[in-house]
Amino acid sequence: MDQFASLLAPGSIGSVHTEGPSNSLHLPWLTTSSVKQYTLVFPIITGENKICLGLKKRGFGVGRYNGFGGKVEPGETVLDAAKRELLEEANITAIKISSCGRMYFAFENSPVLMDVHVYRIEEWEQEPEETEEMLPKWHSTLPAAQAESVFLPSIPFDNMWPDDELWFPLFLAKKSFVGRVDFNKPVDGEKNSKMEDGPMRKWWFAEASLDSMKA
Ligand SMILES: Nc1nc2c([nH]c(=O)n2[C@H]2C[C@H](O)[C@@H](COP(=O)(O)OP(=O)(O)OP(=O)(O)O)O2)c(=O)[nH]1
Repeated sequence: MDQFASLLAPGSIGSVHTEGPSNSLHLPWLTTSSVKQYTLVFPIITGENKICLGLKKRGFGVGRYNGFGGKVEPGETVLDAAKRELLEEANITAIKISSCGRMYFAFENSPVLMDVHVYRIEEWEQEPEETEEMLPKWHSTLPAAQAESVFLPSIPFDNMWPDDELWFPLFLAKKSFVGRVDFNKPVDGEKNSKMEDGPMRKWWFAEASLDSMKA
């Protein structure tokens, strides 16, 4: 057990929504020796069932659609980092932003546990636009068949981080959530072996109040 043992156990925070995969539940969680704070922000227009996702153009997670975010810099609050990354990556200024999730990611080939603060933003200034890091694109939060009728693509889970499909139902239902995903090393020769992450080793997600968690 490492110093983040309290974050390892499914059910330690909130009631477990999902955990798996069933054939790996016996495996230990990866050991990490430090924790780093990150932000992740999703612009949403609830009344129109629309979410803005950005195609990452470079660096970690390149080629995948995601929210907008990155590392919290020294001396910065997490909320300020969330707003700064949103401006840097999508060129929008947050007006109404709320915390909605907390996720921990560990990688077999890294000693760092990523502590990701997830936000939804429902009001902002300017329209999302392409930046050096991200290409924003609107998607429908409706299932594919209904999304077609509003002329928007549905959420492209096949082109996102593989865990997103597991916690998006909680996120879209406006439930606050906490979870953890451990990734194995990339398998040599695998299509995505240029990514830092390999297949998901094990995970859990819970619906949980974020008030009980320290920043
Ligand atoms: N949706 C989703 N996002 C993830 C997962 N894993 C993961 O790191 N992220 C997010 C958290 C951060 O917002 C982002 C990684 O931050 P980053 O490396 O791009 O940070 P940065 O912009 O400060 O980095 P840099 O390129 O400027 O050096 O990816 C995941 O499994 N699902």
